[in-house]
Amino acid sequence: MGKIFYIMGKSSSGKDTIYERLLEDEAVGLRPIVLYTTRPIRRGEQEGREYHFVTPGRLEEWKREGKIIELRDYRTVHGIWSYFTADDGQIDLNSSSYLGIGTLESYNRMREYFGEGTMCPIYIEVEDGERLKRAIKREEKQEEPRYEELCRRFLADAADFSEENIRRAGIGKRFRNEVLESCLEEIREYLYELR
Ligand SMILES: Nc1ncnc2c1ncn2[C@@H]1O[C@H](COP(=O)(O)OP(=O)(O)OP(=O)(O)O)[C@@H](O)[C@H]1O
Repeated sequence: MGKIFYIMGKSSSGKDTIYERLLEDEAVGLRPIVLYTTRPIRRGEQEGREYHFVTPGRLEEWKREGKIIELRDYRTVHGIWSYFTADDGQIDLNSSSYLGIGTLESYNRMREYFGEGTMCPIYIEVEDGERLKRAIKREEKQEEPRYEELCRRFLADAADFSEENIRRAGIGKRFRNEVLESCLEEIREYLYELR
């Protein structure tokens, strides 16, 4: 049976960067779980790569059809943005292992849905000051930088990823993303151990 490796961490800890690097590595051999979101697409993002970008109407339709595995709503300064995993037929554990990105909350839901033995957490950490600098640098490159939203998320992360919540999700191992290449190497070792 395949496994689902699930990347988590606070905003700007490097989840997307690590996700992309692991996926493009053929020796790692993981398939993507592409999440859905109702937030607007950012510059440099591509439909179906970082996320599937859908309208709130589409989300409501899938809710009615019972296709939502896990869903998180964020009350942002631009309205509610939803991120969710949909049972859209993309996950077949008989033939593949997968790589996904999410929150502690969505990880817990995925564990309930797919079972404890299937889910393998990859928790990424970066020192807060460094993480904030990376977040600002990334935001500056946007056509319309959303600094208020950046601050809101930074503060919300402190509560969402409290030590208590990390412990409750059963996460022991953590990967520090100071130097990207070393962090990736450590994750690769962990992947080979568990597969
Ligand atoms: N080890 C690293 N050293 C320096 N910069 C990094 C490192 N890892 C990632 N970055 C940069 O930090 C920024 C945030 O990374 P990324 O977008 O991957 O984070 P994220 O966790 O996916 O964030 P979010 O949850 O907010 O989408 C990006 O501009 C990325 O290029």
